[in-house]
Amino acid sequence: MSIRVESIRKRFGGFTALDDINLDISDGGLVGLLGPSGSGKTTLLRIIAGLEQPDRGRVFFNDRDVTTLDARRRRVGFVFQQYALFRHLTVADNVAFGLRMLPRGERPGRDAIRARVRELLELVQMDTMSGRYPAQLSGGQKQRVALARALALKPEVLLLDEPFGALDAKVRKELRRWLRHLHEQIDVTSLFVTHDQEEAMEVSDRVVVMSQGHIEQVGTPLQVYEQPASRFVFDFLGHINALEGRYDGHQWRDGDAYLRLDTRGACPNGDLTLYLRPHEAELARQPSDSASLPVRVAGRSVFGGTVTVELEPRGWGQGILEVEVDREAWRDLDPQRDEPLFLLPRDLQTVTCDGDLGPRVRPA
Ligand SMILES: Nc1ncnc2c1ncn2[C@@H]1O[C@H](COP(=O)(O)OP(=O)(O)OP(=O)(O)O)[C@@H](O)[C@H]1O
Repeated sequence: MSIRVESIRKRFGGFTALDDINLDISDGGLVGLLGPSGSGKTTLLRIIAGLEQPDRGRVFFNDRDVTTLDARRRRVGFVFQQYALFRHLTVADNVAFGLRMLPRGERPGRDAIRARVRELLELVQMDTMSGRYPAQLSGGQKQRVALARALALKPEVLLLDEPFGALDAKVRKELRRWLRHLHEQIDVTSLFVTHDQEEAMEVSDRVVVMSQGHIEQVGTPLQVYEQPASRFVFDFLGHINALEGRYDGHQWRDGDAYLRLDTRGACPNGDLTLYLRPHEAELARQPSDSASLPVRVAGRSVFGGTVTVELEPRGWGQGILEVEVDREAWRDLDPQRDEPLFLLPRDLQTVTCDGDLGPRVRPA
C-alpha cells in the first residue's frame, strides 16, 4: 500500500505543528521520520493513522482518499514507545486480542486464531514465551509482542512511534536490525518515528528529515548525509565542528590558523564559517602547505577501531573540536601530553554569508 500525504496542515491553538506537508511513500517502503523534539513527527504519524484530523490537506492510501475515514477502518497497525500490553493477559492472549474482538462475521475460528498467533509469535521470535505475562518479559521482548499484536489484523500500513525509545542502547541496536529483517519478511509499508539519527540511518530505506513542522529533506540515508539539502540537515545528522573566520578570496583565517581555499564564489570576502565532520580530518606534527590549524589534545576516547580526540585550538577558535582518527593512525602518531599538533582537514562544508550551505571545499 502506498501512502500519499498532500498539503497537510495542523494547528494546535495558535501553534502550527505541521505546515503544508507533502510526502509520498511507496508500497513496501520502510521510512524513518527523523527530527528534533517538537518537529511534528508524531502529529504526522497520527494523521496518517486517522487518530488526528488535519485542518487542511488529504491522506491517500494507494489512490483512495482516507482523510475522513475512521482510524479503525484504515487497516493500520500501531506500535508505541510504551508497550501498552494488557497486563492481565498472557503473550498469546495479547496477540489474539484484536482477532477475538472482530465482529462475528469477520472473526476467524478458535483454531485459526491459535494458528495465526503461533505464526506471529514465531515471526517475532517469542513463540517459547507465549504463556508468560508482560511483567515476566524484558522491554525488548514486550516490544516484539506489541509488534506481533499490531500485525495480527494484517495491516496494510505499520506505524511505529519511537518503538525502541525506552530500551537501552544494546537492545535498541539488536531490535533495529531485527526490525529491518522482519520488514523484509512481511513487506508491509512501514513508517517509524525517531529522533535518533543513527537509528533512522540504519533502519530506513528512506529518511524524512523534519524541522518545525516542515519537511527539510527526503532521501536515502546516504543522500541526506552526503548531499544535505539545508544547513539544518547537515547540522542535525552527526556531529560537526564549526570553524568561524574570515575569508579574503584565497585564504581563510582565524587568529593563528589559516587555510588556503578555493570556495568557488561562496563569500569572496568576509566572514566565512566552515563545517568539519569529525572523520574528515587528520592530525599531524607539521602543518601542510595549505593548512595550518594548531591544536593540542585535550582528551580522547577509544571505541572499537576509532579514537575520538578532543582538541583545543591554540591561538584561534573557541571551544573544543572533535575529530575521529583510526586507531592505527593514532598509535603511529603517539602524541605526547601538551605536544603541539596540527589539524589537517580533508573536506569542509562552507556556510555562505546568508547562512545557507555553499560548496564543499578542500584545502588547495
Ligand atoms: N494535542 C496537542 N495540543 C497542543 N499542542 C500539541 C498537541 N499535540 C502536539 N502538540 C504540539 O505540536 C508540536 C509537534 O508535536 P509532535 O508530538 O508531533 O512532535 P514530535 O516531533 O513527535 O516530538 P517528540 O520527538 O518530542 O515526540 C509540539 O510543539 C507539541 O507541543
